[in-house]
Amino acid sequence: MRNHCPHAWHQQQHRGRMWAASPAFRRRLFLLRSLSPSPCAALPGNAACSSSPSPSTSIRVNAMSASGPVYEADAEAVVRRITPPLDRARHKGQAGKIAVIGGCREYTGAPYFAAISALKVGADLSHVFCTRDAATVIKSYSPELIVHPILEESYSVSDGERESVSSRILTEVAKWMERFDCIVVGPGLGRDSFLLDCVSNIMRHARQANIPTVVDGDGLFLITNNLSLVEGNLLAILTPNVYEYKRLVQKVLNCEVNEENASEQLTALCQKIGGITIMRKGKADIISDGKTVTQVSTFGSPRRCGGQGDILSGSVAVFASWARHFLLTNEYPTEKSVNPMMLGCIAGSLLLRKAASHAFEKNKRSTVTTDIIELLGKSLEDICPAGH
Ligand SMILES: NC(=O)C1=CN([C@@H]2O[C@H](COP(=O)(O)OP(=O)(O)OC[C@H]3O[C@@H](n4cnc5c(N)ncnc54)[C@H](OP(=O)(O)O)[C@@H]3O)[C@@H](O)[C@H]2O)[C@@H](O)CC1
Ligand SMILES: Nc1ncnc2c1ncn2[C@@H]1O[C@H](COP(=O)(O)OP(=O)(O)OP(=O)(O)O)[C@@H](O)[C@H]1O
Ligand SMILES: [Mg+2]
Repeated sequence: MRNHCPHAWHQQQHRGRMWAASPAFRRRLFLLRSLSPSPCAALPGNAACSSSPSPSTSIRVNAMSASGPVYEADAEAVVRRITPPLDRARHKGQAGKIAVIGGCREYTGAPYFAAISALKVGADLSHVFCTRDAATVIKSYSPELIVHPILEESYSVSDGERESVSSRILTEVAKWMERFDCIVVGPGLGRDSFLLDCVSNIMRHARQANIPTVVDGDGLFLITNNLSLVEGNLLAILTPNVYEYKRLVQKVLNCEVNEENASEQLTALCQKIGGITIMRKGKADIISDGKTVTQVSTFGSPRRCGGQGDILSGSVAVFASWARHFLLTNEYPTEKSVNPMMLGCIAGSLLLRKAASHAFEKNKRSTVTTDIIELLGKSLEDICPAGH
């Protein structure tokens, strides 16, 4: 998925009024509105709210919202806009190929939740790269997933074998990498040092290949101790929970989490790691790329069963690749306007929350993660009907 017209934006900027009135501009404006504060009056000079905006002033909306209160994203509009139509002409794979790097002896649920959620949201193919112990278990949960039992933990590799095993693992994953629209690193990965070294190599490879990467769970443990893995990678998304965020803030900003200045602190964190996108999960999911900050606070469920973050990471992976594809095929210069990684976070957060809400309505106290996964489809259908 490449932008075939890298200079389109500069050309468009000189088209003046014609451009401002064009459908392409209106689409872009629509997306900016989706990210922009509401109500509009709260931002004087907010180009996204004026009647005859220009492209350059629209971009300022992002910068202006980087400090001060956090505004709610128009998440439904984002979901509607970036979700691709179900087109009979499309072939298998065009709606997305996702890979989850995770799954070890202790954790088989988390990678399954992330990978199956990617399929339920609408990806065509979902892979899991995990350890041998985890693979059979994950396969037995679902025949839909393509499971690669290639990762190794220290206990199964002697010191002398480490180098060759490590390079074999990278070769195996590299064979597939170019095909993926997004990878999710971390759900149920565990913290074995040899395994994490191998996953570091995979992350470097993904970065070289320009593959968007969602980092969650133990992936966050890995990058918190090795920030260069994501530093400056504009295609990286971190999805920390309360505890993971605390560790990141302590390590990167060398201070404690400050709830009073949550948006400024998150913005500073993103900037310090080179403009990557971070979604800080919690009562509201706060999302920033160091320039813009927005939030999704639609009520989900009062049940806090484990695994909801895994659903989120798989869903964000799909939406981020859809958003990227949408912006590229509409010739939006992603580096200058709307950040597809942020759109992916906004959409994923809303969908998880809607599904959690439906699941709770139905199952009340017994709501578990698989109940929520079953309702991802209905939740997307409510916002964006599939048609016939
Ligand atoms: N079914 C499966 O296979 C699942 C597997 N999973 C996988 O497990 C792996 C580890 O992930 P993780 O999130 O459990 O580890 P980590 O960040 O160390 O947190 C544990 C520590 O943080 C604390 N803590 C947590 N939340 C907090 C809060 N809100 N506010 C305050 N404290 C909080 C908590 O404290 P405690 O309550 O236990 O005292 C504890 O000390 C990872 O691979 C993940 O993907 C999960 O995805 C779930 C489903
Ligand atoms: N206090 C809360 N109130 C409402 N929703 C919440 C709250 N905390 C988290 N969530 C929702 O649950 C989702 C998952 O966040 P959570 O903090 O549970 O992630 P996690 O700890 O990584 O989950 P997992 O158990 O999968 O590892 C978030 O997107 C958020 O929407
Ligand atoms: Mg988690």
